[in-house]
Amino acid sequence: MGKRSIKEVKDAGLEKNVEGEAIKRKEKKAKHEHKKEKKEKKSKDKSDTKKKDKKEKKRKEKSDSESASQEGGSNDEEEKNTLTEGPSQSVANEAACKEYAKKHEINYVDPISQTPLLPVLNFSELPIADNLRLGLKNFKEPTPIQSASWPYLFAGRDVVGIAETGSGKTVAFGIPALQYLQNLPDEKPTTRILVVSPTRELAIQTYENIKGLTSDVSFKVAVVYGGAPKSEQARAARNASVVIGTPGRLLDLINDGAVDCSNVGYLVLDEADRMLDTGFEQDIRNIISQTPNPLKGEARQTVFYSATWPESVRALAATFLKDPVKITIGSDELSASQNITQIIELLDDSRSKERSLINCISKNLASAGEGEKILVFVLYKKEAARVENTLARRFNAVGIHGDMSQAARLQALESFKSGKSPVLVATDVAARGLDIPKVQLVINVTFPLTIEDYIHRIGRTGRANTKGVAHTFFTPEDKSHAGELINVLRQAKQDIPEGLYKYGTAVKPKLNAYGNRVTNDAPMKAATKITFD
Ligand SMILES: Nc1ncnc2c1ncn2[C@@H]1O[C@H](COP(=O)(O)OP(=O)(O)OP(=O)(O)O)[C@@H](O)[C@H]1O
Repeated sequence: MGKRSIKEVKDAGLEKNVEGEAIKRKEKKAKHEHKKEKKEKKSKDKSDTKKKDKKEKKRKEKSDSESASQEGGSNDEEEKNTLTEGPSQSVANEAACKEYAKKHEINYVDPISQTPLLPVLNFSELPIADNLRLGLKNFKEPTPIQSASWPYLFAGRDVVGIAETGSGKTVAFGIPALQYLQNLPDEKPTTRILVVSPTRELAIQTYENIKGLTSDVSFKVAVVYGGAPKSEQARAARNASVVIGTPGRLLDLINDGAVDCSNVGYLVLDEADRMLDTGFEQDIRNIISQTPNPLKGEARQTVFYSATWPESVRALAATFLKDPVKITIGSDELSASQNITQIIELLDDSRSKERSLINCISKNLASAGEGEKILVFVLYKKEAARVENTLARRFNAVGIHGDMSQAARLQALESFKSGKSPVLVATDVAARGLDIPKVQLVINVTFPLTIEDYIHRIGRTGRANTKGVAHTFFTPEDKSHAGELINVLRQAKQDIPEGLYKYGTAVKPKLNAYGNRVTNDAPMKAATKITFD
């Protein structure tokens, strides 16, 4: 399907958005007190816009016409928000949508509307090109985070999406990203979509996923990450409309002029809480400062996804988002995937870990099905090398950690993925995002530094509605994590060993990047949580 007919499909979808419903919502919104604030903001934006230099003005005009064409041809801000009810949703399926939202515990916090957009129940409802539809052919239906966030993403809204590990967040941001690209007029190649990932391996995986979503070879996608030669990546990035990368290499290539972010209209921070924590904060600020600034009226949709959303990053996140809708699937509390059985083995000291680890792996491999494998997490690079050494001969284990060359890291990962090595020993470099089929068991030899890392580590199993097991050694050294761990176990309805309570149930207050205690959900302060009743 060519670009014109895509637009026709989209327009048709918008028309199907039930005019009456749209008017009702518009009236409701008109009453909303937020309108006043919005108007003030709009006039401020206008005056800011006047001050912009000629180049920025040109981009704004262009982006306005792009959004207008995406949103049914209206230039009016109010109208835009009303018409952006998402892809086709008929009144007939409204009840089913609400039922679905309730069943999957979809919660919305939206600063500009009290009425959530109905979730998308079928891929057929999406206003997308045939080649993207083809990219979804292996999936039966959208996952809840896809269902809930697509109406907002296709409407051009900023989204913070929080959903359990392995729930399809990559496709959730990938499909609207590629359709955004499809809707753009043909122009000279430049970066339009930027996805920032915390690790090299995740960047590569996201690159492969995004490429797998489209058969349209005119979409040029590039991945850039450290530890590999720069020149080849620079060449690929220069011609690419979609650039996926780790922060350090991205900044390098931006500084070299190989990546031009001034036309980025769709920005994704995958594993957003990790990207916004202290280690990455400055790099992320530097990267985002190179992209259009929506607070100055420039066009950029910003999308943050993660399975965890600690308070410590929320205020910072808000500085990069414009009226974001926050969509949470399931509990608002920190939650592990319900598909994972969590076992906590209390040990008197670290010396008994090695024997317990070998026992645990032997037992599980003996009963493992075809191609099933085990991921072992430790905290430190040296510890990873040592544990790998212990397990290498016995189980043909391989390792992955930051002291290894990138080539060796990729080789180890490939060996594990292919099943050649059924055991991978890893530091937290493999904790987030990696989607490796048939990981039946995650073992935490050393407890991670944060409870969020625990959620991500164990989330390497039990993905895409499969079942998995996480086995965690807990020693007296880990006692400061007992309270948080008990909460996570309770929330996921898991057995809590009696002995864990002796370490106490108190949860330490979280600190932000500057060491200050954070207690409120700053960016969403003005908004209230809304659900379908
Ligand atoms: N609609 C769908 N139906 C079934 N499987 C899906 C669907 N969408 C994506 N998947 C699959 O689900 C798996 C997990 O997806 P993905 O890696 O995007 O999860 P995630 O939510 O980003 O996890 P994490 O929080 O660990 O990063 C992938 O193998 C992906 O292909």
